[in-house]
Amino acid sequence: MIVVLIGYMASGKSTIGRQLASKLGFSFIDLDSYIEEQELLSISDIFNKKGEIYFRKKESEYLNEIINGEQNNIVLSLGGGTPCYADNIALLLNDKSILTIYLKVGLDEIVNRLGNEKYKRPLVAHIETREDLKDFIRKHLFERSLYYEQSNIKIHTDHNSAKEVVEKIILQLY
Ligand SMILES: Nc1ncnc2c1ncn2[C@@H]1O[C@H](COP(=O)(O)OP(=O)(O)O)[C@@H](O)[C@H]1O
Ligand SMILES: O=C(O)C1=C[C@@H](OP(=O)(O)O)[C@@H](O)[C@H](O)C1
Ligand SMILES: [Mg+2]
Repeated sequence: MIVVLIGYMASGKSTIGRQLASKLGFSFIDLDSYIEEQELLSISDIFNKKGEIYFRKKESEYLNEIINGEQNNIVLSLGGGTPCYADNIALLLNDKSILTIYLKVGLDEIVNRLGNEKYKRPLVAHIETREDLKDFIRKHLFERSLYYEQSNIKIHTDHNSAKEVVEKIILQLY
């Protein structure tokens, strides 16, 4: 079984994925970290040096590689854009051994979290004011929700710590 965490930037996919894998006794793969290891570049450097189109191509190739690989019992945390490009969402939804989980976070909470960690994320690193950041995220989240909402399970995470979110997911699994 592969449990796949989906959601907007800063929704907690990487943090919660690691904790969930440890609780379930599964392996943990963070797709962004996997890409960085394979490409020997940080995500920001891939965007800046090779461009977003190159990143999206590699993101889809490595997603396929992980899903079609030998390894079983994985928690896989995607990047925020992964389900929205190529045929990635169809790939995930058509595979019966994959369970997709959408970590839902409200606009204000995303703005708060991303405001502190913009530099890590090339799509928002250049946005200067909190107002502009909020406007960007409002529109971007609206467009992307169409993909995220197709997930098998949706978890509201706004008022929960990462640990509580892990517990909520486990309750849905058993
Ligand atoms: N449930 C939560 N409550 C508060 N902060 C959280 C929660 N989950 C994650 N965070 C924080 O939000 C930031 C982004 O988390 P991260 O796991 O990198 O998200 P993603 O991988 O979805 O971009 C981190 O600073 C993390 O500690
Ligand atoms: O939303 C996106 O398109 C992206 C999200 C990032 O991952 P996180 O969602 O883990 O920040 C990373 O894949 C890249 O910066 C692009
Ligand atoms: Mg992440």
